[in-house]
Amino acid sequence: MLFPSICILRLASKFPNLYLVIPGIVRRRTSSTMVANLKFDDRVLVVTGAGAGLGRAYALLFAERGASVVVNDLGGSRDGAGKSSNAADVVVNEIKSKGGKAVADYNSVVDGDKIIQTALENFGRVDVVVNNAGILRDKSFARISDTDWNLIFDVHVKGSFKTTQAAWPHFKKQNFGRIIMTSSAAGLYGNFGQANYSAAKMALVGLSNTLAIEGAKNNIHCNVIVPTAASRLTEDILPPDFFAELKPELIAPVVVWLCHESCDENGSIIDSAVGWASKCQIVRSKGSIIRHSITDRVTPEAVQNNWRVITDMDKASNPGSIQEATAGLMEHLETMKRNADPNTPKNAVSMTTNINNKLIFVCLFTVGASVRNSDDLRFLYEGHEDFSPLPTFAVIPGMVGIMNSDVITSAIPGKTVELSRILHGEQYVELYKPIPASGELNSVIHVADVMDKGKGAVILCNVETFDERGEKVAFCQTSAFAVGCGGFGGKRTSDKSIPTFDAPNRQPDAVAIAKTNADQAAINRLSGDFNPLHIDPQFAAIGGYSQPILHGLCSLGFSVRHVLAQYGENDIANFKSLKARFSKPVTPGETLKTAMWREGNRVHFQTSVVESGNVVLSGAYVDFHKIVPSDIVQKLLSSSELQSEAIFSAMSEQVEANLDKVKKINGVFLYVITKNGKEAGKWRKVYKGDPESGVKADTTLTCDDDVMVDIATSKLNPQVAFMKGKLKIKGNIMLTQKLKDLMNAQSKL
Ligand SMILES: CCCCCCC[C@@H](O)CC(=O)SCCNC(=O)CCNC(=O)[C@H](O)C(C)(C)COP(=O)(O)OP(=O)(O)OC[C@H]1O[C@@H](n2cnc3c(N)ncnc32)[C@H](O)[C@@H]1OP(=O)(O)O
Repeated sequence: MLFPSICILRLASKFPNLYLVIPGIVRRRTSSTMVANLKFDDRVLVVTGAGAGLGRAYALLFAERGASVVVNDLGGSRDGAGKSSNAADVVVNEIKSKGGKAVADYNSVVDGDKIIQTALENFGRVDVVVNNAGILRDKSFARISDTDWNLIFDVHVKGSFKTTQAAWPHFKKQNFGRIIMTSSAAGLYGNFGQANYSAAKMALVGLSNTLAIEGAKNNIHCNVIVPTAASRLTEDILPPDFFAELKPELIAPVVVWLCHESCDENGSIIDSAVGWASKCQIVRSKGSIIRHSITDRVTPEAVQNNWRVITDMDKASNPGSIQEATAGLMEHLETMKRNADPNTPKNAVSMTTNINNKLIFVCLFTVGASVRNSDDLRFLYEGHEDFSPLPTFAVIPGMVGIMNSDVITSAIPGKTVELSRILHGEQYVELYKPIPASGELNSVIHVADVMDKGKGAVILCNVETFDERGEKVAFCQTSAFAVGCGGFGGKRTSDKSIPTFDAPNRQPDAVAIAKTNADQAAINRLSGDFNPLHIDPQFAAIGGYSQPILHGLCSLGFSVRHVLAQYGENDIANFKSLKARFSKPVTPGETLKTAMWREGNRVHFQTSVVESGNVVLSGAYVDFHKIVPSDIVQKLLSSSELQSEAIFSAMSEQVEANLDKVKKINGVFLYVITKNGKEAGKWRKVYKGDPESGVKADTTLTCDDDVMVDIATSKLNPQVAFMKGKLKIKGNIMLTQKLKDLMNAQSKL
């Protein structure tokens, strides 16, 4: 098998979302409190092996619900020997004595067509087949004879096949059929001394899986029951106390429900006993690719190296169909084809990072987050409702993986790149979902390309990071500039390199300034990048620096924090992606100035060192999903005093987007007051409704009044905080002078 992954059967109850509660079964009620609405009037049922145990319980319950029942039982012993009509007759009489309809059938299930014939001759149709007949011939594997094997397969597998196949054309013709196959825990999990029986019981699962698919278009459903019941097959196998509780009548209702016309379940395995039921599924681990490219062989060592990931069942899932099970293979092949590109060096490593508050705090402190800024609390206090790492945090797992492997040092064919020559060259980050604040992140790192820049070389590393559920959290492209490692005859450019974009040629729209700390690099090492370049003067000297330089990720973190605060409401959910080039080193203690230009949802930025004027981050940008705040403010500014429903509906969208949060625009908290100002700060006067209990998110409130927009005096203004609905203003919209002055001041920054 090319892409091994292990398959196991697992109780769906381990996966809460897959747990199946069978109505009326899990919660046992007395018949007096239950309405018996699952009827089988005019339905004809065949139950094989119905002379005792489970089969008898099925026959009795179906008959009670109105079905005409063929009670099949060969009347043999539990190992399949002998024959008698007695068992079936007893059950038929029992049904008839209660006013039900039943007929006995004494055929072997291997002659299943004769059993179906009995149904047709006596009742004129067949609607349900419950394949229940079974025998045991338990022996340890070495002692199983051909007869032991064949008899077991004849009764369980061939018998179910013959009986079901005889009913099949009738099911198709009438566009209705229900089939039950009987498996066993011994089949699903194995059991000592039951190799023949286990194999046959698992064969029935396979048979049911395919019948469910083939029958679906004709409303023919096939399900497997995995009963643990007291029967003559189990009486001397199970402990007596437990045996006494395993009443077949507690399982029969599950089978009855599965066979009812209103039950949609098809192709499922239902485990049931003692008044409990559960759905079982085949689950598969996420697996691991075990050859790098399509041109590589798979080696046993590669399998060994990846075994932990191959067998990691934490992210196991049920593929649901053969199409789903194989769909991923195409994706794996595509990855391998991409990796077969001769320009793609063959290097890939996996990295698991444990995320915890400590790591997040360290990373945030080192990019200048401070409790002095109340808005930064979300980054520094795990109890904050919006506690989250910064987007640049997504780079750390890949960075640590890169620094602790030979992925870069061996990336240039025929050369070993010294760590002292490696500089962080460029960084791209794209988030697919917010970075989790705790748990494991798994990153796959591979060298996407290498460029020869003459004096230096650029090594592109692509890093995909997944959360514990296997969902992709981030894609990062980290490029290393290997000083003095060029001139090996490689290409100069790469189509795999994610481009930088220069900032617009105009004054920046906003600027933020922050001084780094002399110990900034020393603290930043705690994030996991222990490159001596940032701490060891001698090591730094080898690289040609007069003193240790700051981590690239640290200066980038400062700037991204500034951009996020200025345009992204400090909310990581607004962030989409970023790119930056490290164009000159920063020395710890220097002051960083981040200049920002807004172009739609993109904010270009350029970072320079105030003391030297050096541009240290260039071609940089952050893409946001949506930048609402300053848009609205700009629109409000340009059209104040004018009737503008459109403007305000944009603003009310913002309210809606924020739902129950305080609305904050460009660092300013706004709220709406009525025109005359008398109701300042009182949303409740603006709309009709019940303000005290809040307004539901799906409520649209209409205000006929003119309104004035002002700066909220407190960010926890309760009147603003409980605003959850959408507000449509029909009147004039105006800005207070205070707000206008503030916005003018901001635009001049
Ligand atoms: C996989 C990733 C792993 C990363 C691990 C990182 C571990 C960390 O611990 C390390 C760090 O954090 S180091 C600190 C952060 N980085 C820096 O300080 C680097 C600053 N940049 C420089 O000094 C120069 O740009 C310098 C020295 C890089 C280049 O300057 P020059 O040699 O003067 O180059 P120049 O003549 O301007 O250009 C030559 C060609 O190279 C391209 N280029 C320039 N800077 C680049 C950069 N930063 N990244 C990528 N490519 C870059 C130029 O475009 C040019 O190519 P072309 O002629 O084809 O356009």
